[in-house]
Amino acid sequence: MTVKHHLELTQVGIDFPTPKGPFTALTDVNLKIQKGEFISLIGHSGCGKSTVLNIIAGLHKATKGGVILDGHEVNEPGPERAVVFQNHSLLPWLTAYKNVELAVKQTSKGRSKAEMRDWVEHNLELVHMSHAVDKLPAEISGGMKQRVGIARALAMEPKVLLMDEPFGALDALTRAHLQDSIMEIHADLGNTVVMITHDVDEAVLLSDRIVMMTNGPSATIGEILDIELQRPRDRLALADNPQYNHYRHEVLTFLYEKQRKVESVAAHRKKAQGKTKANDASVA
Ligand SMILES: Nc1ncnc2c1ncn2[C@@H]1O[C@H](COP(=O)(O)OP(=O)(O)OP(=O)(O)O)[C@@H](O)[C@H]1O
Repeated sequence: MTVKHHLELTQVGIDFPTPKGPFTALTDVNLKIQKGEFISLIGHSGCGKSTVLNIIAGLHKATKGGVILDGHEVNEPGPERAVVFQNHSLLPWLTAYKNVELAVKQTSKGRSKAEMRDWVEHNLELVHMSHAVDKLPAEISGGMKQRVGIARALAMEPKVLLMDEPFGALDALTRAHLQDSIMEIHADLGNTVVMITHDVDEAVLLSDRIVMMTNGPSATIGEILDIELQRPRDRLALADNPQYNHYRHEVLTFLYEKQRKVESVAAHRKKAQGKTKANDASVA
């Protein structure tokens, strides 16, 4: 029997048109994700993490290959794939409550007024924001705005939660609190999460698997690391856990040793090609 995957990226590639001609940002990205998995995408700046996420979200169309979610090809954005961006993207003229309600209204589930109120409040409660339902985005902190953004995404009951550096703009303490909230929510709801991060500790703490991307152009998946740490995970206890430190080391080695080597080999090759061309030219 063949295992049916929940979310599947097959041979995904994308060329962006640029004034100098097509730019191949991604090539041959293959990834099979099970329902309920927490996946982190990590890689150097500009390697193509957001592009992968945007293709899953349906915001970009792959030039090659494609994405299948529960047997259906992804061609456009849809409420079953909710996105949380680094900068909350709340509507500034709506309260926390109204921001979440607006997103729920876009999902075609018919809810009575009372059911809607319960559902919006429940999701704000999940992210510990019950005390600020009537506040406007300008009246709450960055971390609180991000919580509302997560509540808004969760309230849409997405099959997949896509998060693009959701805690990137937050201070370390707020970030730690939100990571804990995300772990609790993930344990409760069991939704599939694909999250981009630049933070190695965050990736190891939260993930079931860390997908490490090679540098672009033509970026692809370099390695995938399974994180077999028991849940629930406690950041303080993990600090002294040898397995945790081994995973951190693996990711750091990929990013700062293996990728550097690949880059320097590519640079040497380019230089050598340049010399050959120059020699050819002088012969000619
Ligand atoms: N619309 C576009 N047109 C042309 N090039 C693009 C476009 N979008 C992205 N790129 C290029 O594709 C590559 C991957 O970009 P992407 O934003 O996915 O990287 P990233 O890994 O998310 O970067 P960061 O970590 O800095 O956010 C980059 O070289 C970027 O310049």
